[in-house]
Amino acid sequence: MPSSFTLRVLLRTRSSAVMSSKALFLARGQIAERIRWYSDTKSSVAVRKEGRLPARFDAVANLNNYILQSISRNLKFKEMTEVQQRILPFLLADKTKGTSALVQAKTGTGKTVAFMIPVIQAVCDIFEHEDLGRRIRRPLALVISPTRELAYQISDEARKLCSAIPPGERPMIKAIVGGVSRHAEEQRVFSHGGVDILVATPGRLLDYLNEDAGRFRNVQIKVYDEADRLLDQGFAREISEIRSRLERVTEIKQMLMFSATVGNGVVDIAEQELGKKYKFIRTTSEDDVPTHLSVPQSVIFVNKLSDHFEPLVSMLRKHLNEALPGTPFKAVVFLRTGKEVDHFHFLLYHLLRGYDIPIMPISSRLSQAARSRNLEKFKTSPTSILVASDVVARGVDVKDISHVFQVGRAMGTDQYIHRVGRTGRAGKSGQGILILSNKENDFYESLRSMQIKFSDKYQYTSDPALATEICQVARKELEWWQNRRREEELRMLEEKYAAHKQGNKIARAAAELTFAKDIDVVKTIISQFGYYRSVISKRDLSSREILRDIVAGIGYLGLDPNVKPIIDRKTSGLLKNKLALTDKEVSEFFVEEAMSRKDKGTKQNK
Ligand SMILES: Nc1ncnc2c1ncn2[C@@H]1O[C@H](COP(=O)(O)OP(=O)(O)OP(=O)(O)O)[C@@H](O)[C@H]1O
Repeated sequence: MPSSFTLRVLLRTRSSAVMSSKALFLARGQIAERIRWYSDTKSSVAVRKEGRLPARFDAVANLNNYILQSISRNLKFKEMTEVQQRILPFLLADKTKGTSALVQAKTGTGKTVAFMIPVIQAVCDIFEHEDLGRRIRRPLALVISPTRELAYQISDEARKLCSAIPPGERPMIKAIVGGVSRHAEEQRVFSHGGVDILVATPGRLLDYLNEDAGRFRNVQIKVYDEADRLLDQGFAREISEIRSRLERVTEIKQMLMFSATVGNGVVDIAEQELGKKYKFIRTTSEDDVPTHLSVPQSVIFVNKLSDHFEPLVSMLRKHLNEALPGTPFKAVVFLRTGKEVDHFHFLLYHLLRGYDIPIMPISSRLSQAARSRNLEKFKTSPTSILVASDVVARGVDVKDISHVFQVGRAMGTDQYIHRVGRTGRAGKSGQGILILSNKENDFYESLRSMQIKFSDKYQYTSDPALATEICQVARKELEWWQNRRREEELRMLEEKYAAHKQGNKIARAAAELTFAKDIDVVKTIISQFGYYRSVISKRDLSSREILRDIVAGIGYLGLDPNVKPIIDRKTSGLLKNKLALTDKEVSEFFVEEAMSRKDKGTKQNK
């Protein structure tokens, strides 16, 4: 049976005689690599396997000498990777230069260089016909990436590819991403020397386009890295708005889309942007294993979803104990949400303390500065653990990651492939470990149906000592979070009421009170009287005034200031004694609770 992809190719073919036998042969996956060539009209399709491809960069026609120097001297790449062999000679050849392309190749195989070289070369070609000194440098090429970390990484790699180009002729490559100050970014990108190749995350790019689309009128090339992610529902609105804004000001001449995962659905959506004439290159066959064979993968099952953590700690300890000097243990632990990242990071930090290794969290709950700092620390520490959400699941290239742990099912099988792909990059080896609950067996089955092979599969047996240890740390975490939350709320309230005439201290006092309800509010006032006394003496306020402010503060904090708190007789007595208030003064601020029947009875009996 031909696969659905082959079927679509067949349907598009007017003359099935041209290719049917060959297409079916290819669909059976007997050839590890192939190229599908979409010629001028989509209805006529030719499939062909190319002969020997050049392995060295200097064998590629029309490649700028300075780029070659950057590759050999600075990046020190000796030969092209497979995807580079497929794409570079084609996109730089005289006849096919500027063609749009959709490219699928496994994770960690050098796709960034494969799309950046044609982009840089095209920009250098444009420079040849322009007086750069006279032109205000506005983007000629746009590279869009789904995450900030990846956008920074692409721009760094692109700058390395340009490092040997003389400064006067060198394309300016800059990145714009969310989570950093807009004003400073705008100055850096659009003012200081301008920009030729702009790497951007979708949201931030759209901000700039909405503000001043005219800045983008020179854009001729558009690249989507992690194209399937950009074209999926999560980014659909932003990507389509970006496209329509750009269409109003410029004509995109070349569109490049790259990813390790390109499903059939993606091909259909991608074609809306790629137009009629494009080349689709896959360096893997449909029957090929989608993850790297250099990454053995295992799966551990636990009984319940909440049991995920114990095997993770046990495995991490085992690997850390076994790590040999000179063979660093660098692991990423992938979790589903930012909240889980915080939780697991806290627990791992305490449970792996004895190993004295850096353990960093990374998720969208952190500021961009903290994200960049943590990723940098992970990169530069030979032995370290990164506890991560999917913000680093795709594209992020950290040398020598030895292990990828995935806790629970990923957002989809494609996401599993990208996460595993953080290890075993550029020909290195690595290991993938998936921890699933028995209820998540369907996820395991869908991975297996995609030819993903698991060399090891077993059911985890709980270790009571470790389970107790985890419980203790979890309790500590709960306390820590409660304190932190309380502190955070107090800080926010202080900020909010800083303008209140009695300043921060009263606001804090009032804020403290909101943690107690009704009668407890008053008890808190009394129990903390010492604290207020210092406020009183400093501000020379009477107890009465401070009490009024506190009650007013309660009003400011969202409670109705006209509704007086109810207090019992005992509290009312305390108020009178400790704060030296009269009955009238107390009733000005509080309603004394009506006597209970029991009290009444006691009184009558007396
Ligand atoms: N020709 C080459 N020779 C040696 N190393 C290379 C070559 N090309 C790229 N690399 C290196 O390989 C690593 C992986 O490259 P890159 O990040 O581009 O992979 P990718 O295919 O985009 O992966 P992903 O699908 O995860 O985004 C990088 O460290 C890169 O510098």
